[in-house]
Formats: sequence, structure tokens, C-alpha cells
Amino acid sequence: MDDPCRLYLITPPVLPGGFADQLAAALDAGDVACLQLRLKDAPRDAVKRAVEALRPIAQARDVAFILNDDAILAAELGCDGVHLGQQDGDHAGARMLLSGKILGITCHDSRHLAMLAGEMGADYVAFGAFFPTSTKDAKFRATTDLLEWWSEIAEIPCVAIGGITAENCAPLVRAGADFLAVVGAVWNHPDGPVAGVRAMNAAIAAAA
Ligand SMILES: Cc1ncc(COP(=O)(O)OP(=O)(O)O)c(N)n1
Ligand SMILES: Cc1nc(C(=O)O)sc1CCOP(=O)(O)O
Ligand SMILES: [Mg+2]
Repeated sequence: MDDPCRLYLITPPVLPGGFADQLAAALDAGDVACLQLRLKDAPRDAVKRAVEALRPIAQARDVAFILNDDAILAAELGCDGVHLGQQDGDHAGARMLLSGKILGITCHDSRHLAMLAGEMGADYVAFGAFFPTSTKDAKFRATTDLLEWWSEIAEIPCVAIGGITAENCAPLVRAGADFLAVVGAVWNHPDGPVAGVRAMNAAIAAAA
């Protein structure tokens, strides 16, 4: 049997006050495979301080701590890996720098980019956006046939991202997504992030 689909949590783009406590409670609320720190446009020092505060919270719970965009900082600060987009520098260099750590690569809606990422040694490929999202101005739209195709031909896990919620995730799970990456479904959940993690886990389990 295939490994079950799991939740991949990404931080809000700007961290609110008291975020460390919110994060600990969210990670204690249910299964979370990875936490990605994604602070767009924050100065390097602020990212560094956030890694130092949040990495121990994730790692103490066996949640892989992934840094967005910056392979050098990820290596320097003891992160479990890095997530790189197509404009985020040298993927092959990051693979060498972070040997033994997790390297995830954004592949948008592209089979070609996914094949290249796989050949280069990525630990996962990410496809998206699957749904409209207010978290970022997503320029690409992916569909479930991409997840079905990738699951058929590749051993490397795939992540689905973009506008995913407990209400709309079932087709992605059934199409073979190994991970569902979310921001808003957890941090903007009307009943708070603990309820968001519980709702996502319940929806993933129900879809499987
Ligand atoms: C798991 C995951 N998938 C995709 C992305 C998007 O990465 P990128 O295209 O580099 O865009 P930014 O996140 O840097 O705005 C991601 N971060 N995580
Ligand atoms: C960071 C990111 N990358 C995307 C892509 O399509 O590559 S969509 C996205 C935003 C994910 O946030 P939410 O779960 O709130 O939609
Ligand atoms: Mg990026």
C-alpha cells in the first residue's frame, strides 16, 4: 500500500505576535509532516531569528523544518531542508550543499520541470496552484491529472499546493498527492489553527 497523504504546513508570510505558541499548539493538534518557514521579503536577520525560535518547536515534535528560498541559510542554521522555486538560485548547488537533507522544488504545472527536478535529486516536487489562493499571486494552475501521472511514473513524492482546504482536498488525495501544503486552511481557519490542523487531517483521512 502507498504511504498515506500527509499535511505540509507553511507559516503565514508575516508572523503575528505569539506565533511560537500558536505553532506549538497547531503541531500538537494532529499529524504534520513538515513545517516550512516562508517569510517573503523579511530581512535575513529576521529570518534567522525566526529559524532559531521555530526550528526547535518543529524538530522536538519530529516535524521536518524546511526553510523557503535560501539554501545557504538552511544549511547554516541546521534546518532539515530547503524549498526552492524556479527563480531561487542554483538547484544543483543546493543539492550538494544540503546532501542528506530535504530539497523540494516548485514545478508549477510542468511535467518537464518535474522530470528535471527528479533527475537533479529533489526529494519532492511541488505542483500548483490547484485552487485560487489569496496567500500569493499564483501564476500557474495545476490539475489532478498531473498528480496521477507523476504518481504513476515516479517514486519521488509530490506536494500539492495552492488554495487547498479541508473542503476541496479530496480529489488531490485520491489523485496521488503525497503531501498537501497549506497556509490559509490552517492559519486563517475561522476557529483557529488547531481546528485547521484537525480539519485538514480529518479530510485527508476521509479521502484516502
Ligand atoms: C511546498 C511548496 N510548494 C511550492 C512553493 C512555492 O515556491 P516558489 O515558487 O519559490 O514561491 P515562493 O514560495 O518562494 O513565493 C512553496 N513555497 N512550497
Ligand atoms: C506559497 C504558494 N506557492 C504556490 C504555488 O502555486 O506554487 S500557491 C502558494 C500559497 C499557498 O497558500 P494557501 O494554502 O493559503 O493557498
Ligand atoms: Mg521561492
